[in-house]
Amino acid sequence: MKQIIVAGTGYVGLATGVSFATIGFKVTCVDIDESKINLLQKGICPIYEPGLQEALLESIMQERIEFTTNINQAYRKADVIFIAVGTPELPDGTANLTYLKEVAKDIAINASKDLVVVIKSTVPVGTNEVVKQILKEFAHPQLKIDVVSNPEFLREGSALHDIFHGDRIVIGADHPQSASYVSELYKSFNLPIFVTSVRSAEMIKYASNAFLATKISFINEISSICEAVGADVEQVAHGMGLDRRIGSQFLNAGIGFGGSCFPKDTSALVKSSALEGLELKLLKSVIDINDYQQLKLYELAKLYFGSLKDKQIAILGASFKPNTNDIRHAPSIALIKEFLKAGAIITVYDPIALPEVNREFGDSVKYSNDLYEAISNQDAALIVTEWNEIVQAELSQFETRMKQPLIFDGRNCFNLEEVQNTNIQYYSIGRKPVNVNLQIAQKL
Ligand SMILES: NC(=O)c1ccc[n+]([C@@H]2O[C@H](COP(=O)([O-])OP(=O)(O)OC[C@H]3O[C@@H](n4cnc5c(N)ncnc54)[C@H](O)[C@@H]3O)[C@@H](O)[C@H]2O)c1
Ligand SMILES: O=c1ccn([C@@H]2O[C@H](COP(=O)(O)OP(=O)(O)O[C@H]3O[C@H](CO)[C@@H](O)[C@H](O)[C@H]3O)[C@@H](O)[C@H]2O)c(=O)[nH]1
Repeated sequence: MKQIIVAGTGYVGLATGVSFATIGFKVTCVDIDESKINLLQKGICPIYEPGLQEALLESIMQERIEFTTNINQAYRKADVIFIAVGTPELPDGTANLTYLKEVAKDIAINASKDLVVVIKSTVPVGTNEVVKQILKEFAHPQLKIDVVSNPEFLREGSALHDIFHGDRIVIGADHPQSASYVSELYKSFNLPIFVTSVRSAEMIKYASNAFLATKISFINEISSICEAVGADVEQVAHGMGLDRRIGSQFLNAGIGFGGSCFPKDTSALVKSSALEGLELKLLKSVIDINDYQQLKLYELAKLYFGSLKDKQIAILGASFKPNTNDIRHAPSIALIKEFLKAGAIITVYDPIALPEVNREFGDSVKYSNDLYEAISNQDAALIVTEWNEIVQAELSQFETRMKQPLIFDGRNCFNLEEVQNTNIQYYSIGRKPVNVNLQIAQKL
């Protein structure tokens, strides 16, 4: 049985490790974060990801997965090492490859047999070669260590589902035997495998994320035109999506994309292209539109109230999307910062992510894990994340609990006809405002 090591137990590393354990491999997950490894050793999943806690416990019970900070020992016994450490954005917009390079050096120093290193982290084109160089420089010269690119396409909130039901597995390898080796590991997943060159595999990841981000910014721009001319963006997106060449996915207008991937990967692609002397005009606009869109509810509230000083504002949903506790680059963060600057009093509701928000904002905002309590006595409620708890909320609660029933909905959670039957003033994205003073609506 091949010994799989996964370096990095974040969203990707942990989900990958648990998935390989689930299909029967022996997996060791390593991380330098002792607190994470302590939790994992006790069978506690450090992140919120549907199904992962249960699958983790099952793999531990089957003795198929273990967790350690003893990197040296783990790399010594490895046949294959998946690298899934973070590649976050540096202040200049490029990808930070420090963690990846550290792992490469650790592997090189400790490797004691031939092995394949598989890079799952999202990395700029050419990075696999950098890793190869590090391995060559520090590993025993007689060892054969190949590097394979295997970008990950899972989404947070549905990570396990995506690993088992993904549209494709991409393997970038310069040697056919390494490609076959990694393809074989994935055989039991029964998914289409596309083998290509290392550089193309690296680029497929960035191009895919950039394309999806483009779809979102495109529909968000269309939503602004819809507001101006009285069309309904949901109807428009539906009508567009019926054309299979366009497809219906990723056409939900809202307050833009956040998360740990689209913002950093679009920026890294723009930056790495600039280093090649190329200006990615389309992608730059995608990012600009998103920056504008993330603050759209703030701009609406500012126009509505004039001054936001001492206005009580409920932020409903903090995570960058439902079913995750991840708040990296979430629109909620950008919005809260602007409202605080303007002197508003903020109450944040989220079913899962309040501890993360607390780490970011401390005592400068109030917290509530009860949706109806969060909207009580507020001047406005802003819907930022379409959690089920919010989508299924009773509109009558907004009518009775708020100072004035006023919703700025950044995720188009409610049906306009239902809102029409209430006395809630309701502004959403790319759709006609409901129950509003027309003079105010024209101003917005
Ligand atoms: N989050 C996603 O949905 C997603 C999806 C596809 C691809 N990716 C890419 O996968 C990579 C990982 O993303 P993530 O969200 O899982 O990151 P993460 O920040 O959640 O986790 C990274 C982990 O790596 C660990 N680490 C750092 N240095 C280490 C070292 N030297 N040795 C061992 N462990 C180390 C950290 O302690 C951390 O636990 C990134 O490149 C990201 O762009 C992420
Ligand atoms: O129609 C849509 C779809 C998404 N979003 C927003 O886009 C962001 C990203 O959503 P999603 O793609 O579902 O989540 P991620 O977990 O960031 O996954 C993306 O980023 C990962 C990391 O690279 C890739 O692996 C995935 O394939 C890619 O979908 C979120 O803020 C969503 O609210 C919209 O505004 N409208």
